[in-house]
Amino acid sequence: MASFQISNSETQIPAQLLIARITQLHSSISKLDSLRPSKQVNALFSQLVKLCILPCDIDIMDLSKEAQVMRESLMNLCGRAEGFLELEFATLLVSVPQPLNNLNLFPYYSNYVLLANLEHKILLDNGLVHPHKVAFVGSGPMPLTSMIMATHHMKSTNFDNFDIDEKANDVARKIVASDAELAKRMKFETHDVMKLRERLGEYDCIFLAALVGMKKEEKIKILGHIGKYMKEGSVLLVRSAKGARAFLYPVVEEHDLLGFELLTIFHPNNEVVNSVVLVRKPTF
Ligand SMILES: C[S@@+](CC[C@H](N)C(=O)[O-])C[C@H]1O[C@@H](n2cnc3c(N)ncnc32)[C@H](O)[C@@H]1O
Repeated sequence: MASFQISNSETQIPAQLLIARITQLHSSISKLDSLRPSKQVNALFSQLVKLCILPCDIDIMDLSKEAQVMRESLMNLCGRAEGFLELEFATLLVSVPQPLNNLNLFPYYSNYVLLANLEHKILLDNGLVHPHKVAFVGSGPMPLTSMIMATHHMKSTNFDNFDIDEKANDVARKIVASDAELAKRMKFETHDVMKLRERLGEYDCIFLAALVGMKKEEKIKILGHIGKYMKEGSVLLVRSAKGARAFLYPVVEEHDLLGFELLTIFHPNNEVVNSVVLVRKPTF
C-alpha cells in the first residue's frame, strides 16, 4: 500500500484515508518484538495518537468486519504499551529524590492535566463540589489523575486507588510516599474491581479508567457491578472515546449505562483523547 503523509490541517480527514493509515500503523505495531518503551515504540504510538485526534467524521459502528478486528487488536496493544510506559516511567521516577516534582516529564503529562481539569469542571458543574472520598478504579503505576486531582482540585479529598496489579500499586505508593500529607490521602489497594462490593458504597465519586473493561461485554458487566454497590446519589465518571479515538480506547454509550441517571457526555476536540461520561446512581 502506498504510504502517504496526512497534513495536520483543520479540515476533516476522509475516514477511509485515516483507517488505511491506522491499519498501516497497526501492522507495524503488531510486528514489534516488544511493546516496552523504546524509540521505535514511542514513535509509532505518538504517530497513532496524533492521527486519532485529527478531526474526522468516523463512527466505529460503521467499520468493516476487518477494521473492527484490527481495532480490537490495536486497543489491546495500546493498553499493554500504556501499562509498560507507566510502569517504566514510575520505576524511574521513584529512583530520584522528590518524584512528585518530576511528574511533568511523563510523555502524556499535559494530556492528563487537561483531562483532569476537564473532569473536575464536569464534576463541579454537576454539583460534586467537595467530595470527601473518591475511588479511582484502574489507577495504574502512574496514578496521574488521582495525584493531579488531589493536589490541584480536591485538596482535602481522600483517594482510594484500586488496581488489579500489585506491581502497579507498589510503585504508585512509592511515588506518593515522598509527600507525607498527600500519602495520608492517597491509598493504593490491589483488587479486581469485580471483587469489590460494599467498599464501593463508601465513595461520593468513582472514576473508572478507560482501560478497565476492554471488551464491550466486560465493560458493561463492570458498570453494572459498580452500579449495584455504589451508594445512591453518588456519581460515576467513566472514560470513553469517540470517533478515531475509539481505536485507542473502548467506547461507552448511553445504552451501556442501564440504571444510571446520565448527567453528561463530553467529547474533547483538542489533544485530550478520552471522552468523559458522568452518571449518577439515582436515589430511590
Ligand atoms: C495502565 S492504567 C492506565 C489508566 C489510564 N489513564 C486510563 O484512564 O485508563 C490502567 C490500569 O487498569 C488496571 N486494571 C485493568 N483491569 C482492572 C480490573 N478489572 N480491576 C482493577 N484494575 C484493573 C490495570 O492493571 C492497569 O494498571
